[in-house]
Amino acid sequence: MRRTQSKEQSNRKLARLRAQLLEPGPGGAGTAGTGFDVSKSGDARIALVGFPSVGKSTFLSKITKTKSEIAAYAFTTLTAIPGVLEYGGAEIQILDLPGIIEGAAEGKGRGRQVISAAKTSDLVVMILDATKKAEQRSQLERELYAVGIRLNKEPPNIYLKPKKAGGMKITFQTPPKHLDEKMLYNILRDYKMLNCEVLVRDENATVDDFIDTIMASHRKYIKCLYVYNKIDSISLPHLNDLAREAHTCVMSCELDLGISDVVDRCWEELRLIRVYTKRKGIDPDFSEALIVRHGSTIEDVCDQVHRTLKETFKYALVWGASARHVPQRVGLSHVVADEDVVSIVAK
Ligand SMILES: Nc1nc2c(ncn2[C@@H]2O[C@H](COP(=O)(O)OP(=O)(O)OP(=O)(O)O)[C@@H](O)[C@H]2O)c(=O)[nH]1
Ligand SMILES: [K+]
Ligand SMILES: [Mg+2]
Repeated sequence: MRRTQSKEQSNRKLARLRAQLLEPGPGGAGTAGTGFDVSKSGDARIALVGFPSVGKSTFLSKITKTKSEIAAYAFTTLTAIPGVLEYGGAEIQILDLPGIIEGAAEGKGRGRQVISAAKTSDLVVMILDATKKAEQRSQLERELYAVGIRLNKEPPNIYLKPKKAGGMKITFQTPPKHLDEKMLYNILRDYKMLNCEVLVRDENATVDDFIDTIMASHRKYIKCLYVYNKIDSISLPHLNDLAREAHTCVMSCELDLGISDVVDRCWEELRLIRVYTKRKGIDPDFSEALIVRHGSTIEDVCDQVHRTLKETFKYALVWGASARHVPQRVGLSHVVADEDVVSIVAK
């Protein structure tokens, strides 16, 4: 008797939580843009974003040791569930998130919170259901766009500097295709930027690009990998069409198809670099990599090893893709490549 009651209670609690995901709660729509309370860990963070029941939790459970609840009904996942993906010595945090629905950006459900969590990631993996209609992708993109997330896009090539006085000074480096001086004056006036200097370097820049430049502190440029799950349930021609889309992978968590390809693609998109350090006369330790961002130099590698290492730095020896010959003797500004072996020689 007691057990039934408590089960009923917990069912009620779950029902309440699910309702909160769909409707704005007290304090509602305007608030709660702060994401979930999961601290960042590892070398990078990937957010799994998608409509309910596309297989986000199934995917997390496949690629990490974390088990996130999986079920056929919508809103099985009620909060952010972190897992760790180990890849060639790197640790990547994977955030399984509740499903989002249309209107999420305006605060419908916990949509805002989910999207805020996505905004903190280094890569958005958008999980899509291959059996659902094509609009799902643009619907989700619209939700992320509305909160300032720009997917697979570089920041606009427009220089904007606020000034104390002197009015607006607008210059186009090349004749613009979609803008003119009057338009920019009007937009700047709307945003109360009456004194500033503007240089538009990109002839293809649009009004949206210009507004993104003004709003730069509220914009986040993040890479996105689109992953169609459930390909076990679609026709081969349809599968071929999906697989050909840009920035796209296909998989079936159910049949264990394509999962490792998705993981490899995630790694490529993150553009992290593994550097193995080597002491003189000893073989490098390939079980422990230093992880640095794309474009990092020997100086960044030194900083990862120890805060003060570069003060005693004399030169480094590099073996691997970034070396012109092996080993190449290099200075602090040498740019490293994935899987380089580096030996740092101190004074
Ligand atoms: N046919 C098929 N079903 C799958 C596949 N992957 C997951 N599913 C099923 O899809 C349903 C939803 O999976 P979940 O992992 O709970 O989906 P989710 O995106 O985490 O859902 P929410 O947390 O509710 O947003 C479950 O019944 C899974 O068994 C797949 O590759 N093929
Ligand atoms: K589900
Ligand atoms: Mg889930």
